[in-house]
Amino acid sequence: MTAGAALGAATVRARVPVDLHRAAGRTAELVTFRGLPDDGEHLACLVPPRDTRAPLVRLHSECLTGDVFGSTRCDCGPQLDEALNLLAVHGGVLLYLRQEGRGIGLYNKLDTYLLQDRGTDTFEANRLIGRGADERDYLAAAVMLRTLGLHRVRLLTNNPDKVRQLRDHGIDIAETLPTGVHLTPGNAAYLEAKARSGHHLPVRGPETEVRA
Ligand SMILES: Nc1nc2c(ncn2[C@@H]2O[C@H](COP(=O)(O)OP(=O)(O)OP(=O)(O)O)[C@@H](O)[C@H]2O)c(=O)[nH]1
Ligand SMILES: [Zn+2]
Repeated sequence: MTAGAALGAATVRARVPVDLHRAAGRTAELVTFRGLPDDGEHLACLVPPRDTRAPLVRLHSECLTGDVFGSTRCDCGPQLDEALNLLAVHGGVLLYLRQEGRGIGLYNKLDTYLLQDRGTDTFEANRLIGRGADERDYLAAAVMLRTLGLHRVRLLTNNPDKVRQLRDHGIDIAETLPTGVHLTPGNAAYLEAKARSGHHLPVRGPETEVRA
């Protein structure tokens, strides 16, 4: 059995050109899929130029509070901007994964904020409401990449679990590029908890260097 068969198959449902203000006004292709393993409405955002060798790829997990409302409790909003800015320069793909709250959903995440305000860290707060510390899996992401014909990528992340899981699903990670550290007074505890949980948090940033 090939890795592709083991992963299951999906197909491209539509490719929709959209001008993205947050990617320096570049026209990106938003790609929707049929047959993803978890039936989620995950989205691929393809920004030109197309690198056929090992494109820059960012797996971004949905964070409504950070991505849309600009909450400074986490670093998701600045990370999304950082990724889109890099893609505007170098081209590549952002997968917008509907994994709100590391997979526990928006309402549950907001409940954990109340626990965090009393001193519990972000991962422990998930456990206190009976959920996993991080419930995300990246099978759908791997299937999306393969469906787009992307088998070898340069991955923008500080999260070793993303690298490990994509490799396990047959994606060749040619290089891992760190995301910047987007420290604010409001997210210091959040970043410290990520570092304790195994994220590689580089001391450089906020801009990441990407070789052409
Ligand atoms: N449960 C929970 N989820 C959170 C919290 N803050 C942000 N998130 C979610 O965390 C996810 C982003 O994950 P992070 O751990 O910040 O970063 P990452 O994507 O694993 O790692 P990088 O690739 O290095 O950015 C998004 O789905 C957010 O909704 C929180 O306090 N509790
Ligand atoms: Zn966030």
